[in-house]
Amino acid sequence: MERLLPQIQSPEQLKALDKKQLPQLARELREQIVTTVAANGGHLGSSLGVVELTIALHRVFSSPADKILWDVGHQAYAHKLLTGRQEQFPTLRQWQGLSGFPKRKESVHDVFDVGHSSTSVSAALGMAVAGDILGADDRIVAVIGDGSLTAGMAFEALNHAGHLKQKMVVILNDNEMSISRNVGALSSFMSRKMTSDTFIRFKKETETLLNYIPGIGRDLVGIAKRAEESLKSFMTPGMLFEGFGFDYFGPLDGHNLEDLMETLKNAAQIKGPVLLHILTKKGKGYEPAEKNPAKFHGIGPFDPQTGEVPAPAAATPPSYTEVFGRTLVDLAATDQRIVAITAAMAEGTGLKPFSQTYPQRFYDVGIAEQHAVTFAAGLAARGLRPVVAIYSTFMQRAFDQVLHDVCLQNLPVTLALDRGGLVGADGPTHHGAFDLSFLRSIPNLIVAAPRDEYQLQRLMKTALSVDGPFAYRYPRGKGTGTLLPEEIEPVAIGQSELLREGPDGLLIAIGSMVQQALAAAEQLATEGIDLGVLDARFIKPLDRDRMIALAENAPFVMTVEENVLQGGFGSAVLEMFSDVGLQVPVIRIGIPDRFIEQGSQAQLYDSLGLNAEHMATRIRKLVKLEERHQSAG
Ligand SMILES: Cc1ncc(C[n+]2csc(CCOP(=O)(O)OP(=O)(O)O)c2C)c(N)n1
Ligand SMILES: CC(=O)[C@@H](O)[C@H](O)COP(=O)(O)O
Ligand SMILES: [Mg+2]
Repeated sequence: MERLLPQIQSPEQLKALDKKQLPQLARELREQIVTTVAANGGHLGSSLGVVELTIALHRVFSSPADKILWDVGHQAYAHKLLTGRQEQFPTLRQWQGLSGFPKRKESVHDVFDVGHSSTSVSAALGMAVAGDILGADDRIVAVIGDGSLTAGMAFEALNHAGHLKQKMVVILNDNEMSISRNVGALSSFMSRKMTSDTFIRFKKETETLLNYIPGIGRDLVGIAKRAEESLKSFMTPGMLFEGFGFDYFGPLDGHNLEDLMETLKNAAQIKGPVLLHILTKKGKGYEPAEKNPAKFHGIGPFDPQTGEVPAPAAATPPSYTEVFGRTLVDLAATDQRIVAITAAMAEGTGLKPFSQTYPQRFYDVGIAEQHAVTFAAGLAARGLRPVVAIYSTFMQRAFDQVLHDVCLQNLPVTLALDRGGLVGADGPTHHGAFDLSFLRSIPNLIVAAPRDEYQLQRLMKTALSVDGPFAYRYPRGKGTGTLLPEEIEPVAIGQSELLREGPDGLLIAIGSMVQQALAAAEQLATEGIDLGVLDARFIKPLDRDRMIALAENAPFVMTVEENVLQGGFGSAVLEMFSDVGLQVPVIRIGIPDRFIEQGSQAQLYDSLGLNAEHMATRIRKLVKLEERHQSAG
């Protein structure tokens, strides 16, 4: 049979297909998505789940004049394939390849850059309002998942759109899944289907209640209670959205193309805000992903025939995430005050074992980073020791909660920031490049970063012993394979560790970059350049006296961090030297003042000079310059 997908290079060509050809196109889209994600890794289940929706949207609406906004954007692979990007699709998520998320600079069909969740309704509303102001005759559609709907920002936008009575279409893609099973009262409410059972019960109970009415003196409280319960079971998701001022359609089978197209056509005619609620299956059409949607939410390369991920080499060290998760379980065994919190990332943050060992002390709050932090503040205010594990990039959302609700009151909340630094293929939306800068600006907060897994354990234990807020950040990926002793020794607050002594220059590094600095120093030692290497361990407070003493005798200081240079660790060191009037040449190595694209972590480090080889090259030049100065003098 002739393949259809290669013939569709634009939404216009999709519109020209016969309706009967669409199921075949859906199959081909799924095959292409599975093949590419199996090779490159990526977000599989969500994209497979919206194949029919994507076809229907591009048949009914006219992108790019009409604007389609994808929430998070991890489900937009079929959209990319139908909007002229088939040729580049094999480069998905690779260095200089197609982004895994919608990107305005990639295509006119990608109308809003995204990667963090729950922004689609706000952005769509802005675009719809702008369209009115500009007199544009276009239609705006936001597609948001049930997981992303749990974030406050989505409700802020619904509230505003309903108030404005703004013409726009919001599609709620309900697969009852976030990364893992969706959680929360809203999710339970949404999944309550209007079954015929509900109707029958409602009818029966109403009749019974009516029978009671002539008999004055019966149990009125009981009657009222039963009436309320009947009403509650009669409440539907539609009522919720209608309460927000939206016209509600659904729930609708999101894999039924005919129904989808018909309903979308009708929805597009309505003058005010419309919410179309569709039910889909995450991973649809690829059995391993249907069976295990959490595993196939975001996955590395795998065998497309079996869905199996290649086993890691036997000697592969555990990831920082795994060490964090396991250590928290151990620490919680002897400290009943420990409570763990995740914002819809139990797997990603390594908290799954904790949730299984201590279900009563574990909270998945949904995609609600701001709430997670203030919830932790509440727990801490009553004497508990909450540990909030959030990816560095998503913690950006909760800056004010960290500042206002935790640090202002000096509450003992531990902030565990996973994915600190460059994360790789997810790219600029997800790099944890800013945390050291924004956290170090907050009073009372201790900020640290470990150089290896054992140092992470030490910081974890230390954080729980401090009577105030404490943040540590650690990178994505494997640890160094360092030995993890039985007994974890805490660290003195603000204490650095001198790993190497040498008169020719001083490297002060933090977190993941300590290993690179050490490797550079060791390489240079073989060439007769003898450097000191200090693991700062803390960004705040800095180990002031030791750093000053070492720097006073060094021909130069090089600071190294996997964080933006603006306001980061190197800046902190410079400020301190300046405050005491210490004059020493300081070279800062870190992430430059621009958004960093996707690629493997190794490619990114290399491109930014954040590895031992590049550091060694810079130091060689510096030392030669220094020698030239000396001989000239
Ligand atoms: C602010 C923020 N927090 C967390 C995430 C991580 N994340 C990406 S997708 C996802 C689940 C989204 O669920 P849903 O919107 O229902 O989409 P589905 O994957 O089910 O299609 C989460 C938690 C994120 N991208 N942004
Ligand atoms: C889309 C999204 O935000 C998450 O799925 C994220 O991509 C997970 O990243 P990790 O693969 O680092 O857990
Ligand atoms: Mg979902």
